[in-house]
Amino acid sequence: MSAQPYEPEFQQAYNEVVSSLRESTLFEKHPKYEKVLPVVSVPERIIQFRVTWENDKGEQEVAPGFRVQYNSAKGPYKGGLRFHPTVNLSILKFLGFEQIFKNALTGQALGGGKGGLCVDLKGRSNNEIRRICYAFMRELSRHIGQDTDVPAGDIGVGGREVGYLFGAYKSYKNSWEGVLTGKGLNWGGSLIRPEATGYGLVYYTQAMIDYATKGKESFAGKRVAISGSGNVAQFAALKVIELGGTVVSLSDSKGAIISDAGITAEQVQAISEAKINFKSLEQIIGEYSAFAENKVKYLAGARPWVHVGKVDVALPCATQNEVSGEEAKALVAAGVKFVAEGSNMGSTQEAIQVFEGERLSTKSASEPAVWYAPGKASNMGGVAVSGLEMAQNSQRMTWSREQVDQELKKIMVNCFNDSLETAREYSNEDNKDALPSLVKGANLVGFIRVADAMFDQGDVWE
Ligand SMILES: NC(=O)C1=CN([C@@H]2O[C@H](COP(=O)(O)OP(=O)(O)OC[C@H]3O[C@@H](n4cnc5c(N)ncnc54)[C@H](O)[C@@H]3O)[C@@H](O)[C@H]2O)C=CC1
Ligand SMILES: O=C(O)CCC(=O)C(=O)O
Repeated sequence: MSAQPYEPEFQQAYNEVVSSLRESTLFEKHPKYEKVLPVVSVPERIIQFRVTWENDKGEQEVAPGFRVQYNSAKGPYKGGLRFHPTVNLSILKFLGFEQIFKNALTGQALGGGKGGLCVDLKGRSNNEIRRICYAFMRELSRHIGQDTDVPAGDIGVGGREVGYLFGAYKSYKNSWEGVLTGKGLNWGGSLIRPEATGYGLVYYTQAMIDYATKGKESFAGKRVAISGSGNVAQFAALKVIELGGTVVSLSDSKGAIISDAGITAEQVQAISEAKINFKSLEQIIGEYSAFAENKVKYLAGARPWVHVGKVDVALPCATQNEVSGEEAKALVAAGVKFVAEGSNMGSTQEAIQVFEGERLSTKSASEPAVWYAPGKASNMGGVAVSGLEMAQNSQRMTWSREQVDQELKKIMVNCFNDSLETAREYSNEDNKDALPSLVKGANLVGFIRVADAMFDQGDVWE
């Protein structure tokens, strides 16, 4: 395994995949797959580079930039760029490793990669952000291309940053190509890409609810706890509201807002407008008229999970390891039945054990317990629509909103069904009343698809 002792996030992501495979019958039935593990765990290439720019005060700044080109067996490297002060190689390796299997779950021809810059964009001007993006792309442009590596956004990189990064690539390379996804609609972007991760998360969760309740229940009337208030959280919240659910929380790195009556679509819209200027939730609820009548409770320094009261669904949508074991127990005590991650590796290993333990404790098939979906399956809608954006760029075509949304739904439901069936096929669990493990199912499907491509291409051999 390629983890260094100081790479805890990568080690956690690797351990989750490996334990899923080992706790199934895969290696027993097909021993050849075990040989893939040490190979797939090592990135094909890691690029680390210096990024320097002049800030608004006229001072020189420098930060480390990265691109982890993890695996290209199934297609060009594909995955987002994160601009955040916590960015380091452990985090990007974990994200890149997850991305390999996530992208395989889309059913599209996409390899896996991830990159980023260790920088805090908060409080910086639009002009300085443009200079940072140009400085970052000065080096990255040498290593990417529409058939080599196609980055996109992640935390801290939204439509504005993708625009500057694209402009920089175009000017350095003198080439207009679909080298990034999440582009503006006016210049090669796909309809529904901004919405795709949040919408896809809700479509996936809808498939879970539908299956577990035999079509008797939906989001209508459900109380849904969401964390985060960025791209993924906003569109997940809007889709839940559209489907008749009540969104009882959102959060940012400073605190959480809780609303027993439900956060409204207007409030989500206000958050969306204010976030581009780096306003905190505390500032937004104090300043925006959408919060004047329909007030929310603000909890400084808190994550939502232990504060939400009774909930049916939990959708972590902020960042990694944002649900602890204790918080998972609190959610179970609050009645949660469905947990699906919008964030990558949103749950700690302890939290997953709590959710999976609950699933396995099911006493009868007619009363299923908690069901947990890992991010690599439930948040895969974003990269899936990025794949559709690449297809549209290649065709020089623009698909309609309805067409992309239908395709997204189909991809999410297929991913759910594939994980379910594969979890059953390789299950060695005794409790036949329990719902299949979506963690094991997603890891098995993603791993087998990538491993088969690696065997075919001679990356590993029997
Ligand atoms: N944007 C996309 O298409 C995809 C994003 N994701 C994942 O979804 C999560 C959210 O990403 P986006 O919404 O795109 O980013 P964003 O930058 O739009 O929003 C990030 C949100 O997380 C919160 N946050 C960041 N660090 C935090 C911390 N330490 N504690 C609490 N809250 C924190 C921020 O306040 C913000 O609300 C990340 O885990 C990302 O990797 C996963 C798949 C695709
Ligand atoms: O759209 C993409 O290429 C990447 C999205 C992403 O970074 C992710 O799925 O975590």
